Amino acid sequence: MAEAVVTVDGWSALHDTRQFDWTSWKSISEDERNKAIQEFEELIKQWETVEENKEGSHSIFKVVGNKADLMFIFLRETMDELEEIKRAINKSVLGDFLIPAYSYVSIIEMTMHDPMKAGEDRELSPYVKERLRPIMPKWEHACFYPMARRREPEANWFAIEKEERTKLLYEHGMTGRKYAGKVKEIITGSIGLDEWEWGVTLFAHDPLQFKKIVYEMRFDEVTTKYAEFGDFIMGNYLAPDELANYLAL
Ligand code: VOV
Repeated sequence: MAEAVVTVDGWSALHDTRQFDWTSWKSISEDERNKAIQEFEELIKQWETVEENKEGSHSIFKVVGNKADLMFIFLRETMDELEEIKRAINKSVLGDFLIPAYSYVSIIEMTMHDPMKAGEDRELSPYVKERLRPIMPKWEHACFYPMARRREPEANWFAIEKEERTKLLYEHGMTGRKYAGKVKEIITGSIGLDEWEWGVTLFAHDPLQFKKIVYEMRFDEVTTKYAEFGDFIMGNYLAPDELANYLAL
């Protein structure tokens, strides 16, 4: 009988996308806008302190398509902290203009038996610790989408043997390794937390690499046979000192 693979789990993740209410933003005075920006910059400074202390990580992206205007990604030790962050954003003056569009809640996960490093105790490895509590790279672009594994009678991921899943994920990992230095990934598990089963967050200097890796992986058996994809959301990194410029009219 197929058995579950034990996972090691790290920081909790919140992907929070917002539409920006430009119409209302234009209707307030420049002074009010400046105050709102300054207040939000203070909030960002608090998140930066958390990141410097390696107690969490955050990044903000300018969304390219019309699914949202901004995508915030937060990684924290607890779900309480993630909820507090959301509340702090909503209570801020700028929060009045940040209309919720979509969110995704998940927890960073790795499977215990790394197909690529079989035999090692992954929990002790500093590499694994860093992957479970990663500081997000401040690369120019990010792409997020949720995924699930298929459960059709002829292709049921949850019914096949563990060894087969290990083999398929090993092949997947080999494809991923070709993109070392070009694409960084954070895999979060969302079973029991959100609608899909995994969240995939990719970072790249060149967005073309998202298209290349996702296309190449479509030919890996684990994807061809067992993957279902949700909506993709792509954004360009917004550095904290760019916020005022982004909001300038
Ligand atoms: C940047 C490249 C890259 C690399 C190196 C990489 C490697 C690995 C390894 C070694 C492992 C398995 C063990 C573990 O550590 O958990 C995974 C796991 C996973 N991946 Fe991946 N992946 C990448 C990239 C990468 C992409 C681009 C995608 C989405 C496209 C696709 O078509 O799926 C993806 C998906 C996943 C998922 C959904 C899981 C969880 C699967 C599950 O069913 O449990 N992933 N991934």
